Amino acid sequence: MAEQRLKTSIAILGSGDVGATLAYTLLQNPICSEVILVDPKRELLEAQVRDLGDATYGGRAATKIRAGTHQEAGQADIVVITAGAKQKPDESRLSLLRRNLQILSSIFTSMSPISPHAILLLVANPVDILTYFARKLSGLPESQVLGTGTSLDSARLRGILAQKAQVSPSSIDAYVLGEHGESQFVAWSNASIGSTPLRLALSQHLTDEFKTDIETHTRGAAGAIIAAKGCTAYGIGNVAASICKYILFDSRTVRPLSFYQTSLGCCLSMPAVIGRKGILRAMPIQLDGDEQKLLEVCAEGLRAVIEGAEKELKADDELRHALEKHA
Ligand SMILES: NC(=O)c1ccc[n+]([C@@H]2O[C@H](COP(=O)([O-])OP(=O)(O)OC[C@H]3O[C@@H](n4cnc5c(N)ncnc54)[C@H](O)[C@@H]3O)[C@@H](O)[C@H]2O)c1
Repeated sequence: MAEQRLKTSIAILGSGDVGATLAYTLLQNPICSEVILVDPKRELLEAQVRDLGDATYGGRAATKIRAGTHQEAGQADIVVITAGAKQKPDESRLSLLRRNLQILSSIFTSMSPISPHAILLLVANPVDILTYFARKLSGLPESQVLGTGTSLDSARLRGILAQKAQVSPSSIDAYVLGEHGESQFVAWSNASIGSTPLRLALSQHLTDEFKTDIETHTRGAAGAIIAAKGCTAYGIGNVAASICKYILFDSRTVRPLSFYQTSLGCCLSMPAVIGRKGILRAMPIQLDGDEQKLLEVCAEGLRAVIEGAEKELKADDELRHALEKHA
């Protein structure tokens, strides 16, 4: 029993490109006793576990990897959801969303009863919408359900600004906020290098054209990588592993994460303090007038998708019941 309490585990649902890369990152930078991979594709799952296991025999492996069931995953300290269907050619976003919601709903049914202490980290797309529905389907407190949101986009932003300013990315404080998708925006008014506002630190460069170029890059980076290699995995693997560390180490780090915004009626990314109990609190941010408008437009778009999905779900008895269970 004592040993049981000392164990820390991270369950990863989905052993595809993102799930396996996250598992590899967690094995290379150990923060928990065990990583449990879950996937209905048994052959793929076993192969991933064996391949990942081979990376742990070098002598410094503190973390074990194994295949598990949804039921076991539901008892983990952190449950990371990378499980999702890929978009078919010509498939609408709503139809993809419906398929991913069916997967999400079946995951919660299979994990039930989920540990009341579990922290859910959504990675699968559309991450803000799935985070919204995971809140409802899991029955967990709002603070324990979060999505990676724009943390990857923000990491890309830090990388570009660091190159431009010739400083370490860790000295850049700049966030992409809103949707992990088309309507995201950069909170330029709050960006700084060290304690110097970006408008002073990069005064020569900070033209509208420069900002638009950067926004286009952070918004489109994933599409370009997917077009060339079929997925993005390393960046998100690293970002998700860092978020797991902030949670397990109760580090109270501030990051832009997707979580429920009461005043906006949807999940989207805003700065939050993250620790052992998930989202500990929102970190207030003062946006300028234009950014505030962009945030509202972004929330409006997400609410419209949620409303569309909710209408569709009413026609699907199983999903409707799953959603009503914790209403
Ligand atoms: N949020 C981000 O910044 C970000 C970045 C990259 C990718 N993603 C998203 O992550 C998701 C995964 O991407 P990928 O490239 O790994 O896809 P993938 O198709 O390689 O892997 C998905 C895996 O999920 C599995 N799965 C399906 N149903 C399941 C269930 N009920 N339980 C457990 N596993 C199940 C599938 O069998 C598959 O192996 C996608 O939705 C992708 O868009 C998000």
